[in-house]
Amino acid sequence: MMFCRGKRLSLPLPLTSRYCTTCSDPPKATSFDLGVEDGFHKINLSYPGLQLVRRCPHIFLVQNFFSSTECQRLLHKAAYEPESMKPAGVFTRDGHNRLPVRTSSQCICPQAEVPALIRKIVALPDCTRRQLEACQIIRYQEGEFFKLHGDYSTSGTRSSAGFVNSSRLATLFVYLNDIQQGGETEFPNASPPLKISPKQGLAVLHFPARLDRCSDARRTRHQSLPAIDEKWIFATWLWSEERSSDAKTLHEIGRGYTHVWPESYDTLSPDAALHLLESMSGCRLRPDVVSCNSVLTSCGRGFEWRRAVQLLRTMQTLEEPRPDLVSFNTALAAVANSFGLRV
Ligand SMILES: O=C(O)CCC(=O)C(=O)O
Ligand SMILES: [Fe+2]
Repeated sequence: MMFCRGKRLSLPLPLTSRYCTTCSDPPKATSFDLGVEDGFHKINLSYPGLQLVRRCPHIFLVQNFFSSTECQRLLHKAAYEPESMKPAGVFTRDGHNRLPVRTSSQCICPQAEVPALIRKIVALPDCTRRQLEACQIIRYQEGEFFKLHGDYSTSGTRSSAGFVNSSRLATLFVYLNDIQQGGETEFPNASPPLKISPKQGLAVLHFPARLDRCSDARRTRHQSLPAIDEKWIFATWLWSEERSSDAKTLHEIGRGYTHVWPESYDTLSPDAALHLLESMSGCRLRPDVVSCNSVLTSCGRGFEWRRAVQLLRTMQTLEEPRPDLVSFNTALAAVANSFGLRV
């Protein structure tokens, strides 16, 4: 198979089927150009600490991709709003998990709230922020799992993640805590099979599809084995085309997936952001707290503190979306920014 004949990569791969996280001399990716050679998304091979642990299919690790402080902050964030953790899976109307493929819970982590992490992420697969699917913080409690699956997904003209005519090309997840037992990520079809023990800050990158959007599901199929210790990860997926932030397109996609929007907030003027918020309502898309917080941020950047405070007041009078801690902090920062103060 052409993909496996990458002869230019000279460094050895680990001989054991289980990757040794204490290995003192891990293999490093060198001049092998994944994108050009194999038709997969190109990545930044000079990324500090990048290790190629499997060639067939390509699986990369980066130790300490997130610092322990960054991991702690994400864990704290999820713990602070436990009600935002939603069970993963496909549910029937009566709340039963129709396809018990996964039993974890997750919450969305808006890009706007983790700008430093997003900068790190886009530097690794060398992509734009808008190619990233909404980031998730995922929790596996004891016994929870994610059965064997491929991450390949193609939107056609509609995608719940906000992408139009796009496909997932890469998956990046980062373990947020150290695990003593259970919860390993397993790639049974990798050659040789790979089992990764979660380690705080360790990033795992793989490629569920080629640039021509053909799935590589057979080789990249993977699973999270049942957790024994509680396991937390941060995950995002790279798509071939940027996601849409256009209200009309979002309307066509349907069902108020407003978390797809915030990535564009910092490039929008307060006028444009408020206009987008209004047009969402016009399209019967219900803005959520993340959309509103994004507009508050735009107002702050545009020194429009009055509009920020007005929006916050409006949110306080609504049943939905209720302002959260981020709303208040963002409005406060908007006022401070307008007067040249620091909060
Ligand atoms: O939790 C893991 O180890 C894998 C997660 C995963 O496969 C996914 O979120 O798509
Ligand atoms: Fe996956």
